Amino acid sequence: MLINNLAYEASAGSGKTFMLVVRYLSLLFKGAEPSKILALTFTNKAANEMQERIVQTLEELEHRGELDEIAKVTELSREYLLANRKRVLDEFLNAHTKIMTIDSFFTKILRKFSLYASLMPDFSTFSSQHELKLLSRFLKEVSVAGKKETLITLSLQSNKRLTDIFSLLDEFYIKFAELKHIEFKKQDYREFEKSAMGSLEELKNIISLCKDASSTAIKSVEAQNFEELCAKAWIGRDTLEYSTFKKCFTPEMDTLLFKIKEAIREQNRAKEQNFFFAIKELVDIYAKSKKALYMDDSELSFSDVTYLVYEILNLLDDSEFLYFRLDAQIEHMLLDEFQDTSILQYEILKPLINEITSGKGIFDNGSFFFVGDVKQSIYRFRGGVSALFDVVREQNNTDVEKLLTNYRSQKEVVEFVNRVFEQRIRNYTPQLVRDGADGGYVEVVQNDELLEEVVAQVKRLLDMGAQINEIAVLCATNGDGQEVEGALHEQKIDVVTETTTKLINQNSVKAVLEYLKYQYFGEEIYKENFYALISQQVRPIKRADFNKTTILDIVKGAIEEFGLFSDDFNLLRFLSAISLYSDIEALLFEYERMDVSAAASELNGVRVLTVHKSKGLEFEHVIVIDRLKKVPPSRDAIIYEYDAILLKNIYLRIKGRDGVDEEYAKALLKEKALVREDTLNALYVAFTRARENLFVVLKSKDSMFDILELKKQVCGNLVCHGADKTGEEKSITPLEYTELYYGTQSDILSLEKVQDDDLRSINFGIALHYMLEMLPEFDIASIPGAKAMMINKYGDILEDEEIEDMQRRVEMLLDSSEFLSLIDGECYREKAIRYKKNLKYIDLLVRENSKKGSLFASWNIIDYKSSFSHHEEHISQVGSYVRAIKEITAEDAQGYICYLLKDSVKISKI
Ligand SMILES: Nc1ncnc2c1ncn2[C@@H]1O[C@H](COP(=O)(O)OP(=O)(O)OP(=O)(O)O)[C@@H](O)[C@H]1O
Repeated sequence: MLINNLAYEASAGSGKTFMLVVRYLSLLFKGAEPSKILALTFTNKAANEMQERIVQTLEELEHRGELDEIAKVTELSREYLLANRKRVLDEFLNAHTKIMTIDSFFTKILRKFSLYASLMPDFSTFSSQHELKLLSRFLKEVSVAGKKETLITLSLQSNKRLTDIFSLLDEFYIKFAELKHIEFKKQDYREFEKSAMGSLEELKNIISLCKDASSTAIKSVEAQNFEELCAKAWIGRDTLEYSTFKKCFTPEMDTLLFKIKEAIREQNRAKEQNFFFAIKELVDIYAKSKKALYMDDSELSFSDVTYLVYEILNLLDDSEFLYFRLDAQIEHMLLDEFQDTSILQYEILKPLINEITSGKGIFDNGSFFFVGDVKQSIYRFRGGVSALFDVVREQNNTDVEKLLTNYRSQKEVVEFVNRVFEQRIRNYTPQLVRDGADGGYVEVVQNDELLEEVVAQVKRLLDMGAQINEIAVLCATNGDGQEVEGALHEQKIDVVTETTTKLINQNSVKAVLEYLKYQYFGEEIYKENFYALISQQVRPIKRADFNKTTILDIVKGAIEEFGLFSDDFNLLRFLSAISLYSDIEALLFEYERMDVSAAASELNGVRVLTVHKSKGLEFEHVIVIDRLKKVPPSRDAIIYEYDAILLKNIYLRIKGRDGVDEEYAKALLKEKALVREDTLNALYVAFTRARENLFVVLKSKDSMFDILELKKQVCGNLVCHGADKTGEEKSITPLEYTELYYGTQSDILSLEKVQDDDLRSINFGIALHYMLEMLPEFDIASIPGAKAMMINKYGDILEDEEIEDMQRRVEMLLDSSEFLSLIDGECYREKAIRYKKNLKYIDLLVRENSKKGSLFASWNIIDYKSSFSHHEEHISQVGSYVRAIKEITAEDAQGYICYLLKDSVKISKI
C-alpha cells in the first residue's frame, strides 16, 4: 500500500536509497506527474545516481528486485507494471524532473525571488566563497564602522587568530535564525575579579593564621592574579575539607570557597556575554560585507543562498504565493539522508511539507517520504542535528518503518559491525544478513607503523587479484589521506584522491592551462611547462590574439596542432567548462575554483578518501586507518546546547569553568556525549562501506578506535573476486547525454583539411551547416532566426542568391517526410564523441523514440552535405560514426547522409 506520509529509519546498506527509488517509481506508476515530484539529495553525485537508477530500473524492470517492491507498494500487478513501464519511462524522460540537491533547490527558489534580496536572477553559486576577498571587504567595513577595537579586543581576549574569529563569525552567520531569541549584554567583569581576589585574601589570612598549615596548603592559596586563582585545582571542589587543608579547616573556608566560585562563575558569564555581544556586532558587519560582495560579483556560497531564502520566506507571509511562484508544482516530496538536514534547511522546507501532509489546499493528493539513518549523522558541525529526524516524524505524524536486512555487505562484515556497535550506539538494531551473503572477511590489525601496514594490505589485495578501483582507504583527515597517498605512490601504486579527481589536475588539462598562460603572459616558463607536460621538444609557439580569437578556438587549435587529444574524456570536459568563462582573464584567474571532476572512467587507482567523504559509497574492499596524529583537543570556542532541535543556549568554552558553573557543566557533558556520538557515527559509516572485505588498522596508543575497544581479530576467509566483473562492465561505456558545446560544426569544418579547390562551395557548405545548427526546432518557423544568425556570421562571404539558395535547401529538408521521420526522438546537435582516440563531431544524433516492446533505443546518425562530391569519403566517415555509436551505446545505430541539393533533398542510408 502506498502510505502517503512515510519514513524509513534504517541502517547502512539496508536499502534506503533502494526504497527511495521504489517510492519514486511507485508514484509514477500511480499516475503522479514526474515534474510534480521533488526528490532532494545532499550531493550532486547522489542526485545524478538517482536519476540514472530510475531510468535503469525501468529499462531492466523485469530483472530487478524493485519490481516486486513496486508491485507491493502500488498494489498493481507485475504484468501491469511491465506493460506500462515504457510509457512511464517516456513520461519521465520528457518531463522537467525535480531530482536535485537541497542546495540547488534553494538556489532555484532564490532565483525566483532574487529581486527581494536585491540580486540579479543570474547570480552564480560557488561551493567555496572568495575567502580573501571577503576578509578584505570585512576589514574595510569594520574600519568604516569604527569597530576595529572590538575586533582586536575580541582576538586578544579569546586568544584567537583573525582567521579563527572569521570562522566563528561564519558559524554565527549561518545560525542567525536559531540565535535570534538569545540576547547578549555588555557587562563589566572586573568587579567579579576583584571580589574573587578579596575572598582569596580572606582565605589566605585564615591559612596563614593556622599554625598547623602545611607548606602545600600555604602554597595552594597563593595567586598573583585572577587567572592564577582560576587555575587552582581546589576551585573545582565542593569543600576545602580535604587532605591539603584538613588541619586548618573551618566552615568559613567553605563559605569563602563558595564566594570565590560564584565570583569566577559570574566573571566567566560576563566575559562570555561581552564576547558574544562583540561577535554579534561583528556578524552584522560580516553579513553586510557578504551582501556587498554578492551584490558586486553576483556570487554566492550555498550558505548565503540558504540564509537569503530563509530571510525571504520570512518576508513573505503568504505561503500560497510561494507555491505559486514555485509553479505550484510540488505534490510529492522525497528526501534522502534526512539525518544530515540542518535545522535552517528544514525550516525552509517546512511550509511545503506542512501543505503536503495537511492534505488540504493545492496538495490534496500529496505525499511525503524521507529516509535516513541517525547513526550516520556526521554533519553536526555543519548544523545537522540528528534529533531533527524524530521531531519531523512527530510534527508531521509520519509512519516510520524499518528495514532490517543488510543488502550491501557479506555476513562477516555485517556481524562484525553488529558486534562492535550493538552495545555502543543507542537503539542499535542488529542487521540481518541477506540470503546467500555468507562470505566476507574482517581483519583488525594492530601496527604502529600504520602506513606500512596499509601499503602491505593493499599489496596483498592486489596480489590476490583485487581490482585497484575497488579498494578504498578511509582516513580521518585530508592530511592523513595525503600521507597514505605518498606511501602508496612510493610503492608505485596508483591513487585516486579528491584532488586527483579534479579536472584541472589532469595532465592534459594542466598542459592546456600552461599553454594558455603562455599565450596570455608570454612568460617562457609556461611554454617550458607546457612542453614538459605533453612530453614534446620545446619549439616556438605562435602567439594568438585574444581580441580576435575565442579561447575555445585557441584551445581547439592547440589540441589539433600538438595532437593533444589522447583517449581521454578530460579535454572534452574542459572544453565544455571553459565555454562558461567570459574571457581569458576570468579563466586564468579563476580556474582553480573550477568545480568539475575528471571523468571517473579515466581514473585508475586505490581510492583514498576521508570517512566523511565515503558516506553513501560502497567498495569491495575497505581499509580503515587510524589517525596518523594525536587527536587535537576540541578547539570549538562555542558550545551549542540543544533541546531536541531548539537551540537553548550557547556557551563560551573556558578552561575549568565546569568546576564553578553547574549549567555550563551540564552543557559541556551534553556536548561531550555528542562528540562521542559523532565519533561513533563516523566509525559506523566507515565500517559499513565494505561489501566483501574490511580491514581496520589501529595503533597501540591514542587510537581513534579506543572508543570501540577493538581486539585484534580475523574473521572469515579473504577472497578477491572483482576482476572479471569489472572487465565486463568496462566494455560498455554509456554515452554521455550532457549537452556539450565545443564551438560549432563550422568551426571544426574550417579546421578540417580542405581537399576541395572550390572555395566558394566550401564557404557555402560551412554556412549551410551553421544555419542548420542554429535551428532551434526542425520546423519552417525556425528558419528566419537561423538564417539571420547565419547572415550575421557569413553574410559578407556569400552572394544574395547563395543565401536564397541555402534557405530553399533548408526549407526542402524540413519539408521532407523522410527526414522528419528520422528525427523523431531526442536530437543532439553537434554531438562530440570520443572514439578510438579521435574526437568526432556528428551533425545530428537522434535517439529514436523506441519501438513498442523494444528494450533498447536505436540511434540515427545524420550527416549533412551540400553536394555529391567526395561521396565515397562521406560514406566511410559516416560509417565510422555508426561503428562508434554502436560500440559506445551497445545499441543499434543507422547512418544517413542528407544531401541538401539545389533542387531536391536526397537521403542515402549507409
Ligand atoms: N530490497 C532489495 N533487494 C535487492 N537489493 C537491494 C535491496 N535493497 C538494497 N539493495 C542493494 O543493496 C545495496 C545497498 O542499498 P542502498 O544503497 O539502498 O542502502 P542504504 O540504506 O541507502 O545505505 P547507506 O545508508 O549506507 O547509504 C545496493 O547495492 C542496493 O542495490
